[in-house]
Amino acid sequence: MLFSSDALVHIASDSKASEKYTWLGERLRLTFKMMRSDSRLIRTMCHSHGLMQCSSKNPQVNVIWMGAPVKSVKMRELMPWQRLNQFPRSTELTKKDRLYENIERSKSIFGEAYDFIPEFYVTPRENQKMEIAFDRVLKEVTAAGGELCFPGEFIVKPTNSRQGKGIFFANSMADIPAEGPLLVSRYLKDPYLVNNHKFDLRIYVAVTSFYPLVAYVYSEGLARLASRPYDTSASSADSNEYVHLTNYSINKNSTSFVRNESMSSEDLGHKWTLGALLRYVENEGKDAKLLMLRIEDLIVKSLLSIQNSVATASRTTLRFACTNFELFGFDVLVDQALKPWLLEVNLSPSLACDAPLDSLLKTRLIADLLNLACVPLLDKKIIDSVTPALRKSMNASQDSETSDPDELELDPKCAKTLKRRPVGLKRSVLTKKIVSGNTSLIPNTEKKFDQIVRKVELEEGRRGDFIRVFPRNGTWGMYSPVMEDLGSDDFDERLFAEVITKKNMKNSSEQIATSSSSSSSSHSTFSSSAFSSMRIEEVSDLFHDVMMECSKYPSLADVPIEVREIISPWYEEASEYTKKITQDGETYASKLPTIRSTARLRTKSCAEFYEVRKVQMAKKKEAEAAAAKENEPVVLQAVAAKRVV
Ligand SMILES: Nc1ncnc2c1ncn2[C@@H]1O[C@H](COP(=O)(O)OP(=O)(O)OP(=O)(O)O)[C@@H](O)[C@H]1O
Repeated sequence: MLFSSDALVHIASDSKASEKYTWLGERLRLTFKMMRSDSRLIRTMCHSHGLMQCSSKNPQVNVIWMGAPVKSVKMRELMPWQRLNQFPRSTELTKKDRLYENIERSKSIFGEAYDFIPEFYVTPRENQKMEIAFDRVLKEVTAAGGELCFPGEFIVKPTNSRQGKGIFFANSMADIPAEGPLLVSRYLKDPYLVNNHKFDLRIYVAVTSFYPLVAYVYSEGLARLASRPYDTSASSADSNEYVHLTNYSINKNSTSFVRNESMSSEDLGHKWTLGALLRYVENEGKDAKLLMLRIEDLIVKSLLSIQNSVATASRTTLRFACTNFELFGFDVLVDQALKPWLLEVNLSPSLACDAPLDSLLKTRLIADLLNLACVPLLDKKIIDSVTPALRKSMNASQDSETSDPDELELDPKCAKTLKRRPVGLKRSVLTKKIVSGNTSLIPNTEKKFDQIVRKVELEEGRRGDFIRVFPRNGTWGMYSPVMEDLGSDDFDERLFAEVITKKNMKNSSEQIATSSSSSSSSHSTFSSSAFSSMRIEEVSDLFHDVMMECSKYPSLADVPIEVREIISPWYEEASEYTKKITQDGETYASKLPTIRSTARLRTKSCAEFYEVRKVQMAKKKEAEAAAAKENEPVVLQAVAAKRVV
């Protein structure tokens, strides 16, 4: 299935243009469901492509969108044609304390290559260590003749809260409450400023496989600016939160907050596009593309730090390859030296579209993400007829490692249904696999790997504005020294060989064939002349030094030639991040469209659920209105009394 943000332009009207996008989903009766999420964008995108919404209890569904962690028993039930926006144990990345602990663990194994999170402690279990840290910081500051930073040397966050809730600052143990868990991290007091305002970046990252790791960074993102100028002097009269926190959810309440209501400008107010921010950085004479390479590097390393956990969980939880994908929101703070620091990773990054820029960016993001997920085009009739055999096979494989496909009882209607050719799938493939029963229905590890290789190749043509950051030219050489050994499968190395080395070999033999005089490609993996004098491990060490030491290597020109040769193609690709997302003269919708009622396809149970909810909402509104009416005279009296005073 191919998703397009253009589909949203037509979904409000009952026109031929809207049918162009909806007919296929409707014909194949594709479905989606949303659990613990009510994202309007996801719903609009699916309805715009003719997908029918079904209730959260319905197991026969094509796309499942979860807004909270999914239990592993539910993941075990996934069918090969289903797509779920989550991997098992990805909370290792999205729970603040677990993220920091995982990266710290990698740092203890691989050293400074993982130096991109601020020093941190988790209360109450690290209270002792934290007390020592408070004393150390005080001594350091007084020895340097300075004063403790205002509003605090440490920033404290509840480990499971969001949107800046419950954040405060601390300078000593007395500031830390007994109840936890809290993440206490060193406050990065020298942020890079934009027009004297602090900002952080929201970078969208899609993962389509954890082992082997396949990760993409979206070329469009957001920069969120604090609504008041940055100031670390205690005399500042400004409210701390509007100066030191950059969350949109907090700053939108500030009287100084300026909304970007314009589509003509990407750098207006306190929410900019990533591209606008990078162009600002470039105008200041800094290397914004190298900054993006460093951000890509910290993203890859964060994912690698949890690869072992996710791979272990996936082995027992996921029966089929390619059923899962995930979108993460990485929050990154950039300091004066242009070093990016990872603050946190969001499990379900906000898809709210409350400004025109959000609508434009996020609709494209979700269309591209669903394209990466590669939702198969299978008729519901085929799914219904194949499901019993597959379920049986799944239950059988639970009892024994190798299921015997010959013992499978196939639905007698199955063969008949398969005569109808499903769109996008060759009949011969289905017949061979399911009707003849001579192939196991549950793929073994090797088959799963082959399927992943095929899907990664397919993703190349479907990635839209996503940039694949792992694997790509040079990544195996650079990252294998800082990757954990995940066993004898060697999937990461083999995937690299399949999709990068083979492609390079094919390209170079084509080049030789077409032009004998052509010079050797700078994109080739290890063909660089620089490697003759340096071992690949040494180049890798140097690469990680370049990624971490921003003052030492402020621009590409300062990067040693051995590393520069490897990262030059990545650097070129990073131009994608700096481009404008709007085009002069184009008009863009300022908000999401209202889906016309005939396109709001819902199963009966789902429609009933929404009916009940509508009544509940109406009742709630009535109750609120009644309560407001009751309070009205009191408020008016209070206002009147104030006026008199
Ligand atoms: N170590 C730090 N140094 C400097 N500023 C920080 C630090 N940690 C957090 N901040 C600031 O506080 C804000 C909120 O932090 P964080 O994103 O970790 O919290 P959150 O409540 O989970 O927010 P979100 O809504 O993104 O989930 C950040 O956007 C950043 O501006």
